[in-house]
Amino acid sequence: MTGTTAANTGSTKAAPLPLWPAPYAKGPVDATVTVPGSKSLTNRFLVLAALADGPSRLRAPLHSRDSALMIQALRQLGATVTEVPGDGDYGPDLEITPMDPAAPSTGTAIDCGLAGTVMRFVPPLAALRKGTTVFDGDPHARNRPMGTIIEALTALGVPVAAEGGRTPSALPFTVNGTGEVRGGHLVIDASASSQFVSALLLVGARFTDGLHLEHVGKPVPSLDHITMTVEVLRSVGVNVDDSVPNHWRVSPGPIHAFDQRIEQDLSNAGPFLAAALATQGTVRVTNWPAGTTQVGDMWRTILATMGASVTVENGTLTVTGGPVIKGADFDETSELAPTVAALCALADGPSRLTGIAHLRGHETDRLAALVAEINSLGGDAEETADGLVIRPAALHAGVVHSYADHRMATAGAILGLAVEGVEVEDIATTSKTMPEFPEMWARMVGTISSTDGAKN
Ligand SMILES: O=C(O)C1=C[C@@H](OP(=O)(O)O)[C@@H](O)[C@H](O)C1
Ligand SMILES: C=C(OP(=O)(O)O)C(=O)O
Repeated sequence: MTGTTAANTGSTKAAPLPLWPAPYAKGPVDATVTVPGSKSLTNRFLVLAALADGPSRLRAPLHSRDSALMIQALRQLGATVTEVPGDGDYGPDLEITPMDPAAPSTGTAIDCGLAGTVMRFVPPLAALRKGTTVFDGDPHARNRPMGTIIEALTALGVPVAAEGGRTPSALPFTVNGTGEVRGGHLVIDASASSQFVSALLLVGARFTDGLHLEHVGKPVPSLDHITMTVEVLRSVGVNVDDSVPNHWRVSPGPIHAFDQRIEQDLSNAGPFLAAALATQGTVRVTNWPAGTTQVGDMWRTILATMGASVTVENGTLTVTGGPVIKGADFDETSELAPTVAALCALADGPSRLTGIAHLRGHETDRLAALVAEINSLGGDAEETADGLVIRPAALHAGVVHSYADHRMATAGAILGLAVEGVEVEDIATTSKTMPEFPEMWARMVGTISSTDGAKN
């Protein structure tokens, strides 16, 4: 498990983490980037492969800490996951044979790391197996919202206990799998994370009576991620009715084995595209999907609103930064928000980000972390009830802490492109979803022509 800063855990002083001198751009970047596979798609298809009616193959999947944790968890639950040669630059493909729910297990201990997809998607799988499965993760994982999954499993007749038999509200806990879940109508409050809905929909077809999931409470965030879950389920033959808002009906039935190519991670394309704005340069991302459920497709509108020219031609997205970054208002940017906030801190006018209160339950409290780190560089950022206000200010050199959060680290890298002397703490934390980040970033900055001259 990786280290976290004291700010993350509220604990006593942690060992100092290495500082990475963020490359400063002395001119415009001019780069073409190919990003690794989508975390959200890889981990959804891995879960479905473990439940499928035969062996499946994932082509060009993500290889990162979050996918490795998912693979390890599925193996512990009895699935077989084997790396086989891939056909491109994305590393090995994966072949998966499903888990056997009938095979009992006792005391399997699953490490969720800091991966929301593992801590939310895997406990319902453990519920389908007979036996006990213990879940824990990184220190900060214990602060992430989990109560809804625990209550949902309990309501489904699957006991979940903490040490000493207490009822838990967070990690760590033990799922006492029954080997069979009846399902039916289940009411949850998914206002803290869309992953609660996705987690239950992914397994719903394997419940005896299927699942009618109903959300009651404040709005569910990150709805694009639920649309992704529904589309992925339909692609493997599961019948899902999402025609009524806040209700999802999954019919019981088989999950068909599949052979699936994973789209690249459009959220992780974000920091590279942001570099075009931060340096008034051009960044192209190849293989941009013509249609996708990934929230990262929003980059096309977000970056255009901030003054960039954005085109998609022959599957390549090209972003060219304008003379200034325009401040703007954005609602519900979900996991894109840290990258957007970094650009807002470099903008020439004020920006307001709304609809992201739930970011307080992400890898760290992202609203507090973004305000602290932008302001420590001389910026002017303020937390609101459901987001951030960021006003223009001259930034200076300093350290950006990453709080074990890959998107805080990449936000620091964006700031460092435009502000000389920025150091990012623990850049290796980008391995959560993109271990190649430091190398890819250096390659992108390396495209700056030596004749571009110094920026003002
Ligand atoms: O299901 C998914 O793959 C995700 C859903 C979202 O979670 P929240 O709804 O908690 O924001 C998103 O932020 C996260 O990065 C990935
Ligand atoms: C919120 C995120 O991750 P997780 O899947 O751990 O929730 C994220 O990647 O921005």
